[in-house]
Amino acid sequence: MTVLVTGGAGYIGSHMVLALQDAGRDVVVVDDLSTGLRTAVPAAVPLVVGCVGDETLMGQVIKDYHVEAIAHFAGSIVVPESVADPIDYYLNNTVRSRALIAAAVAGGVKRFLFSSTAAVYGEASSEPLSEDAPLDPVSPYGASKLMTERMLADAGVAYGLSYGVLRYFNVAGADPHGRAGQSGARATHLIKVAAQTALGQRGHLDCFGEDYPTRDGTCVRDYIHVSDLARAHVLALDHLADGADSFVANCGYGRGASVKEVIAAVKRASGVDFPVRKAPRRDGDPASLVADPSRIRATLGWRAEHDDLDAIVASALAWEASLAGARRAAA
Ligand SMILES: NC(=O)c1ccc[n+]([C@@H]2O[C@H](COP(=O)([O-])OP(=O)(O)OC[C@H]3O[C@@H](n4cnc5c(N)ncnc54)[C@H](O)[C@@H]3O)[C@@H](O)[C@H]2O)c1
Ligand SMILES: O=c1ccn([C@@H]2O[C@H](COP(=O)(O)OP(=O)(O)O[C@H]3O[C@H](CO)[C@@H](O)[C@H](O)[C@H]3O)[C@@H](O)[C@H]2O)c(=O)[nH]1
Repeated sequence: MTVLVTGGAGYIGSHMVLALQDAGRDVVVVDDLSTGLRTAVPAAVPLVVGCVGDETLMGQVIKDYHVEAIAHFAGSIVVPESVADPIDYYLNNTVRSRALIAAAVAGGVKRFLFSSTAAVYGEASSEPLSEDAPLDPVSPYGASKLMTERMLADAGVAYGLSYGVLRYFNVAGADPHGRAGQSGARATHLIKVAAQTALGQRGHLDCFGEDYPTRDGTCVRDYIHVSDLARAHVLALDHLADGADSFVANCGYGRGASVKEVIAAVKRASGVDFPVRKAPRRDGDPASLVADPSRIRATLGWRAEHDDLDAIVASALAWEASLAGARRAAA
């Protein structure tokens, strides 16, 4: 069985490629390299540079590589960017996913995993959030993902496509063996930006909003280690291959950390007391998002191996330092 990993040159997709390789699976990657890097794809894995919205190309890849399952990570991911340019997010995340789903159905692909997000819930109506909580995104990013979830549900009924929708909470950290991490130069994620600041690559860190209704006024998120997340996907593919029903599952640990707590963890791990500036709220940010992970545990038998904020931060710092070292060596 060959697994097509879209977005496999990106942060989470590259960890999925490693997890599949570690499990002895055949993999092909499609990525347009808009934010991903060619070097993130291991040399032994074929990389087709192209857009998932190109239905003809996707059909050809499915045929050429005998693709039986797709793990669809490709997409645009920055919440405030989606508020500023919603049409672009509906194009890249919704319209282009439609083309990929159409090619999957036409090409006889049996299983489909989709990278969805906690952003489909909007402002949390309860905590922790179960999959049955109301779906009411407060950003175009969340809405663009929810539309794709809906397309998959309808395609499942109409064409018998088996799917797993994985709603990620905040993904962070790097491969414990140092093979991959978050490399994109324009990354905006809190832990990545804090690690860069600790290493002196940025002068300060902005703390976006300190007046949220949370324990210390800053936003709370459920940070999940990227390798735990990738392993959940491998389990999900096996689950569907065993003939199980399609499913939707939250991916998180069930515990939240505030922005201030994350900053403290990065300062602790790095030993650097970098400057933090109070900044206005960022558009599209819900106050708190914490997962109820009961369903993914029960459905896939998934257990966290890296549920420790300090360890997550340490792996992100180690990856950031290795990127800096590689840049120095190349200069
Ligand atoms: N990082 C998180 O915390 C998080 C949380 C929830 C959901 N997600 C979802 O996980 C997926 C992966 O996110 P990531 O953090 O690895 O981001 P990323 O930007 O590192 O990876 C996305 C990859 O997709 C590629 N890509 C984008 N549009 C494409 C297109 N039209 N055709 C082909 N390739 C395309 C990019 O070049 C990149 O390699 C996304 O769908 C994102 O919405 C991420
Ligand atoms: O320099 C920074 C960066 C972030 N934050 C705050 O940190 C929190 C987390 O932000 P970030 O790391 O950018 O993640 P989110 O905006 O929560 O979004 C991530 O997590 C979502 C799931 O919760 C995914 O859907 C998105 O794709 C992914 O980018 C938010 O309150 C931000 O306002 C700061 O204060 N300063």
